[in-house]
Amino acid sequence: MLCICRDTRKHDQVLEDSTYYSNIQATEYVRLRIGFVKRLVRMLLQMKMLCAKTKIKKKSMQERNTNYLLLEVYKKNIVQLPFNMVKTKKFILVKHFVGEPKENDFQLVEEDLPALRDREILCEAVWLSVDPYMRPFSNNFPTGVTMTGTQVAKVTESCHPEYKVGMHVVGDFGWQTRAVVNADDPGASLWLEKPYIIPDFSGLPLSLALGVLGMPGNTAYFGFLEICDPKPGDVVVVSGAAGAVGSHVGQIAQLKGCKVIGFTGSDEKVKWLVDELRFDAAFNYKTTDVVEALKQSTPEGVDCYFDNVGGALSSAVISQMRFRGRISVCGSISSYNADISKLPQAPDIQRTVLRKELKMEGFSVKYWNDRWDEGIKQNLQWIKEGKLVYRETVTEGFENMTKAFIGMLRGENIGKAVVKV
Ligand SMILES: NC(=O)C1=CN([C@@H]2O[C@H](COP(=O)(O)OP(=O)(O)OC[C@H]3O[C@@H](n4cnc5c(N)ncnc54)[C@H](OP(=O)(O)O)[C@@H]3O)[C@@H](O)[C@H]2O)C=CC1
Ligand SMILES: C/C=C/C(C)=O
Repeated sequence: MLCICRDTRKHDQVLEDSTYYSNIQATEYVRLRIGFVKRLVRMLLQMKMLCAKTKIKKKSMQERNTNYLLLEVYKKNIVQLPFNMVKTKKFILVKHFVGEPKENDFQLVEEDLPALRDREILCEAVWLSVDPYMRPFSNNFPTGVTMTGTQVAKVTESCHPEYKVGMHVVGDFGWQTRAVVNADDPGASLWLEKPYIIPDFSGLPLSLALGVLGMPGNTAYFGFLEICDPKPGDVVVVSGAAGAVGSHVGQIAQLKGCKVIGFTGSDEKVKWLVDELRFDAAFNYKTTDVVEALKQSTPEGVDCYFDNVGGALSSAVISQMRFRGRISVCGSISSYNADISKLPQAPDIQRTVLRKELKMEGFSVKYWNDRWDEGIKQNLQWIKEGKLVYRETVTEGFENMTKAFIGMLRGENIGKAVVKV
């Protein structure tokens, strides 16, 4: 068992613990000792600084000046020490969103991280995700907290036997570059019980753990197959069709022998869906008469609707459903910026649902957390076989998290929106 800790107390405790100690390799032991010495030096400098401060208060003007100078030297030394405390950059949610999220709803701050305690790991963000759920979910948190979100991170220190230094994990560590995380805390993962150790992706990029080989991929896999229960020949309509989940659902539907129609928000996205993903048809819902487009492209009616957006587009699709059709309610992004204090309205939909005996089921991907690996494995297999194509929209730089998030909500992404730290 390997444990590298920055906390002196923990370090001594670990060394006394024979199960840990017996397995600590010599190099790691030396690293622990070096860490201990570094902390001692730091403490010594801090004590000297304190002495200098006290003397300034007591001595003559000349001695005071000397001590002021000394103080500056100590301060400078501490700042320049290579073993300073580990820092993180993070985005704080300073205002709850009203309508579309804005840059000034966030504040970028820098903070020192505490030393590790038992069961904790230090994680360094490599890729961060921006997802639609962040818009509605963040209103449930108080302001002043780190903005919620998952990331692919490298474990750089560990006091947890299951999480080794060098591993990559997916966790809900928020919008920050580094995090000290108790890996047993259920809050460390939004969808699973603990941070997910990324399996072998056969050389594919680790960012996929936030997309096609992660939560959105599993949303498509389980949310479509389990709720829509597609049969060969079924007509499937997908809204939000060029996004992370939608583009994946459309391809699974094709693999199951269905006819696939997509709705999305730009001509460029329509072209991608038809030319590269081989959708049977796709439409720009912003410039097309959706009711007419459905009549033309699905004269036989719709068997399965994978709904990512809700609103008027969904009213049109549901009206076109066939008897005993299935609707998987995955998301309703068209209303995420709406005023949530108003009671949601369900004006006419029941009449159609009743008359056509439709099944309409909402879900959270978390429901299938006990089958998580099944989804990841199947999606990986499909990618390797060339049956599943993915695309990412990458924003460079942690400082651009807010731009990536706002841009994704506006539809600037094709496929999964991610941020490279
Ligand atoms: N139930 C669950 O467990 C999960 C649900 N979801 C939901 O799935 C949906 C898709 O998520 P994801 O694939 O990650 O995100 P996407 O990659 O699809 O990105 C969001 C997209 O939403 C579209 N959009 C934005 N505003 C509107 C609008 N007013 N009307 C229609 N479309 C709009 C934009 O594309 P365009 O250019 O086409 O407008 C934008 O690119 C979301 O609703 C999300 O909340 C996601 C994961 C899990
Ligand atoms: C679990 C994710 C939910 C939404 C609404 O995106």
